[in-house]
Amino acid sequence: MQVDLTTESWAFLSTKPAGRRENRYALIAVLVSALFFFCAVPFARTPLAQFPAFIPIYVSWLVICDLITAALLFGQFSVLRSKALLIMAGGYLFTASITAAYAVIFPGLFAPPGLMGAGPQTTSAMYMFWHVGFPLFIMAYTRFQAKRATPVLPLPSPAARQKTRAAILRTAGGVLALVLAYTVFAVGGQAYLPEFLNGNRTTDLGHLALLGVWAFSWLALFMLWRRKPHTVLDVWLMVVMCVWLFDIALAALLNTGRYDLGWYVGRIYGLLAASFLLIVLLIEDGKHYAQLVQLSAALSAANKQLTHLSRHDGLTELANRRFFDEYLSEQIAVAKRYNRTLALIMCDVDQFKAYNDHYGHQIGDACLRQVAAAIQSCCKRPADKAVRYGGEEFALILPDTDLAGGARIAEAVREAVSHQHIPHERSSIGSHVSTSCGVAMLMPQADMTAQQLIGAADACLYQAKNLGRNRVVCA
Ligand SMILES: Nc1nc2c(ncn2[C@@H]2O[C@H](COP(=O)(O)OP(=O)(O)OP(=O)(O)O)[C@@H](O)[C@H]2O)c(=O)[nH]1
Repeated sequence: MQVDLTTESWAFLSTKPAGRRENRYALIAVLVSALFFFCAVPFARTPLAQFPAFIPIYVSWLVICDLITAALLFGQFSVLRSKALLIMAGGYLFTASITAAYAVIFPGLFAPPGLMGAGPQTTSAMYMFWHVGFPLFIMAYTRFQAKRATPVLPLPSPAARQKTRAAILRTAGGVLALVLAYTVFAVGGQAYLPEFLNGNRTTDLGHLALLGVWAFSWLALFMLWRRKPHTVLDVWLMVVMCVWLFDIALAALLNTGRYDLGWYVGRIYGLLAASFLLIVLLIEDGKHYAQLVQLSAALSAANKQLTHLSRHDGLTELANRRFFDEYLSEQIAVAKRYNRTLALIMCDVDQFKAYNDHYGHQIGDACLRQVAAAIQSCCKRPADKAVRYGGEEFALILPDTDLAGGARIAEAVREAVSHQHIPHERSSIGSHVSTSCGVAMLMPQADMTAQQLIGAADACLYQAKNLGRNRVVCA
């Protein structure tokens, strides 16, 4: 079995081509961000007070957003099994974990100089690695995006699911090990790190290194742009990279250092960059969930209809032979279990071949519908079932009914049909359509089978025909 992911409702961000609507929303997001960026640039060097709560809020927000984004992307990878998605999920896990490490060593957050004996240059080195690492993941993503997952996917086998899980674990493990190794290096090797920060101010060397980091992010954005046609994920990653560039420009290039306006606003841009893709992914998830609910309702309605169709006759709307077989066996078992009787009536339209030949097949069909309605009107109890047994032959299953009761119902059927006064010019019995009925009864102690009961009712019907039709014969 295969799943078609090309349909609009099931398309994922990474499989759906970006349409006009997505491009427009993305452009608005970039333009609004650019507007605020240019408004903030002239004031980027304005010193502001140091808000102790800012960094904890900032890193918690980043870590939570990036972890959720990574989890959602890993989830999409497990469905689509595209390497590009795995890389991007790894990228978001990377930013989440390096942000957490950045928080641990940030001076004054957990300990005055930062935990684990971090020095003054450690956070800068972490910041650079973080801001080089993420664009690197983007670049790798654009490379693998060329090999897109086929939109029609086979449902995964247990072995394929195992492979997918292993790939996720390998990626997550690799990313966490990389961040841990770099953190240990940045803390342990601080004596060898160049001076990026002097107090709270960025040094010239720091600015130069940050310029390189910024250029690297431009390259990642360019590679994303070059990859065409764009999927919706490509477009939102481009928005993320634009906002990311505004973040570095304000918080690292155009300002003086920590705790000035550029530093604060740049970090708010960082939060926006982390939130954009997450919001889009959550909206997509909501749409898929709604689609799933609708699909499940449609499926159960279709199932009900299929069950109805498989058990009913299309011409007369009575139950069909399949239902008859099941219901009769079931009711015979019930009758035997509770020591009750059951009556079966077999009923046949008299000289229907002549009717058909004279009036034509369509009028014949209409006649059968009328006869079926008359027969159905004689079923008074909920357990009584009228069935089209085949052709112009009908049957009535009457649980908990003895032979006398069955004979009464059969007589009612015969009368109901004749009271419909359906003209039958070729009948040798009368001027209207009539029926003959045979009635048999199941004696619970007699150990009778369904076939024997049908045979007995059929024999009576045959007898009714032989006796001149338009009558009821009981076994
Ligand atoms: N119009 C129509 N005719 C059907 C349908 N099913 C069976 N028939 C016709 O019913 C007729 C049954 O003919 P016979 O079995 O010879 O029985 P009969 O003419 O009713 O004769 P007796 O039963 O002996 O009274 C045939 O002509 C079938 O083609 C149906 O769904 N629609």
